[in-house]
Amino acid sequence: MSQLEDKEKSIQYFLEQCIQKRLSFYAYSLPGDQEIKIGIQTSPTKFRTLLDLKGKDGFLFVPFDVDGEQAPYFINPEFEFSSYSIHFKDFAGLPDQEDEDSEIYESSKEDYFVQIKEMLTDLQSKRLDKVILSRVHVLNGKGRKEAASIFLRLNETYPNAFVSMVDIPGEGLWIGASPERFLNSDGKTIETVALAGTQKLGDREVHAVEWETKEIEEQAYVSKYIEELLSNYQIRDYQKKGPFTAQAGNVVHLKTTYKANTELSFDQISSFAQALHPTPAVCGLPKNKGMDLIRKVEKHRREYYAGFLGPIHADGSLALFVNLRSMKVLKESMALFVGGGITADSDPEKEWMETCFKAQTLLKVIK
Ligand SMILES: C=C(O[C@@H]1C=C(C(=O)O)C=C[C@H]1O)C(=O)O
Repeated sequence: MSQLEDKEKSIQYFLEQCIQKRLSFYAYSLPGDQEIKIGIQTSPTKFRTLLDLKGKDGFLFVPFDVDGEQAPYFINPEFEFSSYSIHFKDFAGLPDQEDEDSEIYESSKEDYFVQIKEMLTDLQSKRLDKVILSRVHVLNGKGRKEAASIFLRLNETYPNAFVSMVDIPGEGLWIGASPERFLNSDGKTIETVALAGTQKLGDREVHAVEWETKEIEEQAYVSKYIEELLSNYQIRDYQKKGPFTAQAGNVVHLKTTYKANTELSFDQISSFAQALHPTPAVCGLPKNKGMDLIRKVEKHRREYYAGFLGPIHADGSLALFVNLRSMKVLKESMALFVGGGITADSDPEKEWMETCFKAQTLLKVIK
C-alpha cells in the first residue's frame, strides 16, 4: 500500500469511528483545497442567530426552514484534526452506539407531477415569480457504514465543490458536495453568488452551452434579490461577474459572483446572512410566498437540505455554503434531496429530468 493510500485509510477509519461511536462531528474540504478538516464536540449546541457565535471557532449547520422543526446547530470542536496531520485518536474506550433510523417520504414521479402543477397554478396567476420544488430519492442498501468512504470519494471526484459530512446525533448524518457558496467573509470583503438554471453538460464544452429565456430569467431573479439586499445594506462598492456558465459535476448552471470590498462588523454580517437565507435559488420570489407554497405542497420536510453550513472563525471570517447535492444518511439507506426552480414557463417533464441529473452527482459516486 502506498503512503497516500495508508493515510486515506486512516482518515476513513477515523471517520468511521466517529460515526460508529455517534460523536457529533463535521468534516469538510473547501473548494479547490484538498485538505479535510475534522472537528468533534461531545454535545453540539443549538443557536438562534449567528450573533450567538461571535468570537467562536467552529462549524454551523442551519436548516432550510429556520422556523420549522430542525434547529440551527453549532459544533464548537473539543478536538480538531486535519487530513494533513491526522494523529490517531483512540476511541476504543467509547461504546459503539446503535444506529438510529428515521423514515423520509420519497416522492414518486406522479407525486412530483401533482405538486409541480399545483405550483404552476400559483406561478401562472402571478402570485409569485419563482418557487423551488424539491423531492427525495431513496437509495437502499448503503447507509451509515459506507458514509465515510463515500465522503472521501466525493472529495476526490469534486475538488471544486464544498464537500462536507456532518453528524448531529438525534438530527442525522448528512453528506454533500455543494456547488453554491452562500456567504464568504474574511473581514475585509464579503462574497456571494447567484446560481440557478441547470442543464446536463453531456459531451459539450462548458463554453459551448447556450441558455434559454426561462433559465436566464430564473437566474436573474436570484441576482436581482442579491442586488436589492446589497443595496439595503448600503453596499454599493462591489464587483459583479457574470452571468457565466459554471460546471458542477455532470451539470452546468448560470452563475453571477458578487464581491464587495466592504468592511462589515460581525453584527452586520450575521444580519446580512439571516436576510439572505433562503435565496430564490432554493426557496422562491417573493421569499415568504415561496416558503408558504413549499410548506403547503412538498410532502417531505427539507430538514437541512437547502439550508447552509460551513466553518466560522473567532475573528469573524466565515465560509458558508448552501446544503445542496446532499443527502441524509440513514442506517441502511440514503435519502438524496434534489430540487429545481419552477417558473410560469416550466415544463414538468423537463423539471423532473433536471432533478434526475442533479441526483446523478451523488449517485455516480455512491454506486
Ligand atoms: C435546488 C437545487 O439547486 C439549485 C437550483 C438550481 C436550478 O433551479 O436550476 C440550480 C442550482 C441551485 O441553486 C438542488 O441542487 O437541489
